[in-house]
Order: sequence, then structure tokens, then C-alpha cells
Amino acid sequence: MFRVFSCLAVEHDWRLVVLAGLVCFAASIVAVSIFHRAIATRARTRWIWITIAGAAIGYGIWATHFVAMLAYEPGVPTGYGIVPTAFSLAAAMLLTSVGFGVAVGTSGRLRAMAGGVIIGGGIASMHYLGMWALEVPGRVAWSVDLVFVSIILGMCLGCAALAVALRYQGYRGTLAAAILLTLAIVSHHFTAMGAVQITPDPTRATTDSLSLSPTFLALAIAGVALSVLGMSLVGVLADRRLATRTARFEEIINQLSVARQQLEGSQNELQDQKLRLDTAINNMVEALCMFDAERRLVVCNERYALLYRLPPELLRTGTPHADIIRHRVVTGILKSYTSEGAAEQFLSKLAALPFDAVSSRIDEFADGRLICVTRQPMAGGGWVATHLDVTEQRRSEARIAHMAQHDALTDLPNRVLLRERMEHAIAVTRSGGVDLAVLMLDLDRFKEVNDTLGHPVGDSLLRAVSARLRECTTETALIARLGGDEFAVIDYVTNPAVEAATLAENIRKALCEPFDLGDHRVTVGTSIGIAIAPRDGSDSDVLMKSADLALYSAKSGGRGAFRFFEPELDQLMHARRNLERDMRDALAGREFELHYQPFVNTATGEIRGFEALLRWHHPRRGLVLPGEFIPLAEEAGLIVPLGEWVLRTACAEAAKWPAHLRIAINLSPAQFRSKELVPVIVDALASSGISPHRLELEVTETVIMHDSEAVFAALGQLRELGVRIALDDFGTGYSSLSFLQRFPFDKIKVDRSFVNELSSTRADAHHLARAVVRFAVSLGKTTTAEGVETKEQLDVLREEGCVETQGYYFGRPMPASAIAKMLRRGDKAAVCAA
Ligand SMILES: Nc1nc2c(ncn2[C@@H]2O[C@@H]3COP(=O)(O)O[C@H]4[C@@H](O)[C@H](n5cnc6c(=O)[nH]c(N)nc65)O[C@@H]4COP(=O)(O)O[C@H]3[C@H]2O)c(=O)[nH]1
Repeated sequence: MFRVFSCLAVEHDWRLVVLAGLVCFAASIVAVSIFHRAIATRARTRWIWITIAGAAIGYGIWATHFVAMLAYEPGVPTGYGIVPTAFSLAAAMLLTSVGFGVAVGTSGRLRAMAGGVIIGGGIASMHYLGMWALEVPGRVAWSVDLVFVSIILGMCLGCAALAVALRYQGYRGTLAAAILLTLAIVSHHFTAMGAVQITPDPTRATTDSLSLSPTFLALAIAGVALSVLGMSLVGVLADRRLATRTARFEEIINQLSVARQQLEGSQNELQDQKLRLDTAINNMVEALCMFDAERRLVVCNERYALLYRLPPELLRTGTPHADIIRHRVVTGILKSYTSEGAAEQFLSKLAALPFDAVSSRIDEFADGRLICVTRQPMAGGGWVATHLDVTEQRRSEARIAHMAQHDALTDLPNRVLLRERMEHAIAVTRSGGVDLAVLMLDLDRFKEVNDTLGHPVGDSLLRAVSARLRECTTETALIARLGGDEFAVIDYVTNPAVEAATLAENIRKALCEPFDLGDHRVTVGTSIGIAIAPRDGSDSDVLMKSADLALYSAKSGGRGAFRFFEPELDQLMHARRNLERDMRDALAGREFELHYQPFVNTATGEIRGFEALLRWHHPRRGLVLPGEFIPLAEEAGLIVPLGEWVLRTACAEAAKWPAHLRIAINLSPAQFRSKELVPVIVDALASSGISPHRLELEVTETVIMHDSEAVFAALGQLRELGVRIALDDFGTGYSSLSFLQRFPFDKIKVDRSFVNELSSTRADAHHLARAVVRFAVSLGKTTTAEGVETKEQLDVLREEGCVETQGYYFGRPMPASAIAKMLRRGDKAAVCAA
């Protein structure tokens, strides 16, 4: 280091050293600035800048070296060989360009180091080639270690300069990097100069012809270097400013481009939205149109155009609303607007609609379609309207409403509609001058038809009944089916007693006529109850209840009749309900008793057995006969426990009688519906201990009508046990013969109404009764005649061959105790009577 210091202090002119330093710094500033430009650019431009930076610093190193060499005073005259000098310049430019190129063109942490090493190599190459060009009359000796140090210094500081230049590209970074680069060059030069020792040797003369004057060379170089570098710096700064402006411009261009893309995006979005809107509008179920405040078309969908068959010229934006309406009318699309001037009429109807509120209307088309038009005002005037085809919807609504108010089988109004119409009709009667007749009717024997011939025939019968009811009533009458075989007819009457009775009689007669239903001819009848408004009630429920009571009364007074409501009926119903309640208590309170009526051998008068007949000792009403309470017990479902009690009691009583006497017990239809009937009978026989053949079960045809298969099965089981089955009330039934063929009854009991007729003075009645008895006998079964009261009747029955007889003539129904007494006495009841 001392050598270097002494070299600098002793062998150099300080002024020129400073000039060399300035040249070096200027070159460094220019080179670093150009290097930064290279970093900021790409591709070819970058390599051009790199080359220029290399050229600038190479030239700067070279100029520095020669200016510094001017400051060097080795004590001998010096000169420079042109060729090595040119080489030194070329080497400096080339290697520094490569160094910059490596630093900027590669990536990674070591790129600054690699570039700096190459630049250091460029500095050293320049220096030592320049020294090689030095021509002095003396011997040049080198200090190797300083040579080495100079190279290392150049390289290390070169690395530092590049590291700073790469990292910091502002003015400060440029300055710092330039200082470091200057230090790299200067420190290398002066250390290298310290390594040189020139010993004068006059024998070594310089070749003047190829040498340049060092002073001239130094000054020329410094001048050219400074001016070139100055221009380069100006160029670089200008380029840098231009680059900044370009960058700004590019930024603006970029922003504009982004804005343009956004705009294009928005336009595309708008386009997409329009497409979506069009698709949505054209795929709506409703037809849609939009009119502006001037009533001109803004937009409409395809369905709207199709619905009103609009030609393309009417679909243009701006088409007046009135033109479209006129088109609708002219083409006859609208139902009620076909006459002349109809378009204006329709337009004025539309004009009357509120424009500031939602409105809805139904337009009826000539082809029957119903279009619901809903108009909604828009902000700023105009409206948007939807046109929806509601034909199907309305039809199904109407169908549903019809179904809700009509009976599906007969299409007659049902109870709901009847009640509604009745309320309206009752309101009419309030204004006076007219009354309302309410007729409730049900079919006699409908259940039998339904059960024997099947439900399809039953349904046909109900439809046929509806048709006949329509035929025999006036247009003002309303006929309703309330369910099952229940119907109601209401009509206005001015003279209820006459008109309502006539209406009822017409209905009764019409329904008495036989019905031909496919292969079947069916005869039913009807019972009718009549109530009159406002006399019998001013409310539909009250009137229907009154008519119902009258119907009940008609049925219990013998079917096939009509009856007007009377206030007493209400009391009767009340009494009936009380009786039903009492009967429930009676079963538990042992108020029932069995009486027994003998039936005898007609020929001998011997008692063959007794029929058990139920009696009710009512705590307040006294003795109540079965004709009054049995139907009630059947309706209330009490007949099953009551019937079981009868069976068990009668069998137990019969067990006390001589073994040849039979016990006859009546069975109701409701008992056959109970699955317990057969087990109960078996149990009654077992617990009483009587033989099954002593038990006779009396059934009417009505019993067999209900669920005939099940009834026949039960009767068959009982008959197999040995129980005898008797057909009661023979002659009064619906189709006796067919039943007689279907089941092998053991006994036939001729109804007492025929026996009664045997003593009739009317010859035809007498003959008919006799014919019935004869027919029963001819069937070959045990024939029993009921209700024999006179000897005359008995004689006829004997004549006709009737096997058994029963009636007051032989004995009334008696309590069990009386029978026991009678049997103890060994009475022959009939014999007594005979
Ligand atoms: N005018 C007149 N009547 C006579 C004469 N001989 C008998 N009678 C009455 O005729 C009815 C005969 O019984 P039914 O035809 O089986 O008719 C019975 C039967 O169908 C039913 N019944 C009676 N007891 C029972 C029972 O325990 N169970 C069921 N299911 N029904 C019963 O009640 C009906 C009426 O029974 P009753 O009032 O006891 O009336 C009895 C009896 O008192 C006569 O010479 N002249």
C-alpha cells in the first residue's frame, strides 16, 4: 500500500489525477444510467443499451487510464503503441459490455457478482494492455502482489457497483453505483500503477514513428471522453424522461384499454341481458305488451303477437295501442265486439279503466277462450299488460264448483246447493205472496233392490228416479239428492195444501210405476214428508228437519204415502228419543218380559209349542208392545243385546216345558248382521239344555234381503244343527217365491192380515186370502196361520189343510208363569177354545 501511496504522491500530477477521476466518474454515471435504461427495456433494445453502456464505461476506463497516465511522471519520456492501445480500448468495451449483459440478462443472486467480476476483468484487461502499449526508454518491473490486489479491487468494487445499480434504479442508486464503479476503476488503476517500477535504460529507445505524444493523447482523450460522455448522458436522461413519459403514456393506454375492455364487457353484459330478457319474455306463459305514456307500443312478446294474430307492421315499436285494438275487433277475435263501431266501443271501455292502478278483466274470445288481462301502470306513464289464457283454469274451477254442489251420480244439486237455494227461496217468501214447499222423500224398498240386484242396478234406479222427478216437476222446482235414496224437492206454492199435495201425489205416482233397468224390471215406491215455509219454519235447517219428521211419520204410517208436517210430530220425535233412552235403561233394569202365545195342531187342537213375544213394562208408561219399540231398538242398535236376552230367556223357559213343545223366537235383520248370532244361539241351547229341533227361529223376508249370502250361510249352519227355520209374515213380502226356492224353510207362517180376510164379507178378499193359504200349503211345508180369532177362520184353515194355527182364538200371549200353570193343568188350549 505504501508503494501505491508513494506512487500516487510522488509520481503523479494531482491535477491530472483529479481530471482522470472526473472523466472516470462521468463515464460511470453515464454507464450506470444507460445500464438502468437497459434494465427498463426488453429484447433488442436492451442489448443495444447494454452495448452502449459497455462502450461508455469501456471508453471511460480507457480515457481515465490515459489521463491518469498523463499525470504519471516516471522520470523518463513515454509513448504508446497504437495497436496495443486500440486493443486495450476494444477489450475494455467488450468485457464491460459482457459484464453488464450478464448482470442484467441472468437471474439469481450471483448475477451482480458475475457481472462485477467480468467488469473487473475488463478494467484490468484495459489497464494492462494499455501498460503493454507504454513505450519508455527503460526497464519495466512489476510487483505481482499489487497486480493481484489491483485486479481483486477492480472486481470487488465492480461487483458492489452492479449490486447497487441492480437494486436501486433511482438517482441516488445511480450516483452510488457510479461512485462504486469509479472507485473500482480508479483504485485498480492506481494500485496497478503502484505495481510498476520503471528503471531508465537509454539503450531502449522508443519508436517515435508509431508513438503518440502522451500529452496530446491524454488531453484529446479527456476532451473527447467528456464530450461523448456528456452527450451520452444527455441522451440517456432524455431517453429516461421519454421512457417515463412513454411509461405514463403506456399506463394511460393501459387504463384506456382496461376501460375499453370494461366498456366492452358492459356492452356484452347488456347484450346478454337483452338476450336473456328476450328469451324470458318470449318464453312466458302469458302474452305480454308494454305501452308508453303516449299509448304506443314499446315491446311485446311472440305470444302476444300470436294471441291477437298481429301482422309484423303492428309489432313495430311505436304502434298506437288503438291500432292494435282495432285489429282485434276487425279480425273478429273478441266475442261481444263484432258490430260496427265495436272497436271504438271497446276502446272507450278500456279508456274507462284506471290507469294509475292495477286492473284486471276477462276478455271472451269468439272461439270461446277466456283471456285474463292484467294491466299494471309504469312509472312515468304507460303500462305493462299480461294476457293469460284462463279458459282451462276457469273451466276446471267451474267443474270443481259444480262438483262441490252437485251429486256425481245423478248430477242433481246436493245438500249444499239445496241449502243455498232454500235460503234464497225463504228470503223470497218473506216478501209475501208465495210460500215454499219442501218435500223430502226416500224410496221404499231401495235397499232390497240394491242388495238383491247389485249396486250398478241400484245406481241405474237412482238415475231413473232423478229423471222421473225432473219430468213430474215444474221448471221452478229444485230437485236435490241428499244421499242414498233420499231426495228433496222444493218449489214455490201459493196454495200449499193443494199445490204441495198435488206435487207430492204426482211424484208418488211417478215413482210407483215400474222401472225397466236393463234386464230387470223393478218396482219401488216412495214416502214423502212435506214442510211449508214460512208456516213450518223460516230457516233451511228447521224446514228440512220438519219435512224429515213428516217423512218419518209417512213411513211409519205405512209406506207409499205423503204427509204434511204437524207440530205434534215434533213432540212425537221428542217422545221417541226419550223412549230410546228409556230402553237402554230398561235392558239393565229388567223391565223386559217374555209372553208366550201357543200355536196348536189345527186338526187336533194340541199345543205344539209357544211363540215368545217381548213385552216392556215401562215404569211410567206401563206395558209397551213390541210394534212400538222393536223398530226403535233396531234403529238404535239395541236389538242385538235385547235379542240375545230373548234367546237365552226363551230357551231357559222352554227347558221347563214338556220335551215335545217347541219354542218359536223372532229374529230381526240387525241380529243377522252380528257375527255373534250363531254362537249365541248355540250357547243358549247348550246352557238351557233343550234340543235344537225344539227351537224355531222366525225370520221375515226382510231379514233375508239384507246381505242374503251371509244370512243364508248363518241359517244353513243353524239348520244343520237341527234348529227349525220359519218364514214369518208370508204373503206380505216382496218376492216370496224366489226366497222359498232359495232356502228350505221348515215352516211358513201365513200373515194374519190374510187370516183376517178369511172372515171378510167381500168375496174377492176372501178368495185372495184363501188362495194365499192354499198356495202356502201347496209348498209342502208346515203351514201355520197367524191371528186366528174365530171358529169360522179356523174351519176354513182346516179345510185348506193348514197344519198349525195361532191366534187369540186359542190363547193370547201370556206370561211364563201362566204358561207353567196351564201346562201343569195339562190344558189343551185349542181344545178349550174348540
Ligand atoms: N190382532 C191379533 N193379533 C194377534 C193374534 N194372535 C197373535 N197376535 C199378535 O200378532 C203378533 C205375532 O207376532 P209376529 O207376527 O211375530 O210379530 C211380532 C214380531 O214381529 C215382533 N216381536 C215380538 N217379540 C219379538 C222379539 O222378541 N224379537 C223380535 N225381533 N221381534 C219381536 O213384534 C211383532 C208384534 O208382536 P206382538 O205385538 O206381540 O203381536 C203378536 C201377537 O200378539 C190375533 O188373533 N189377533
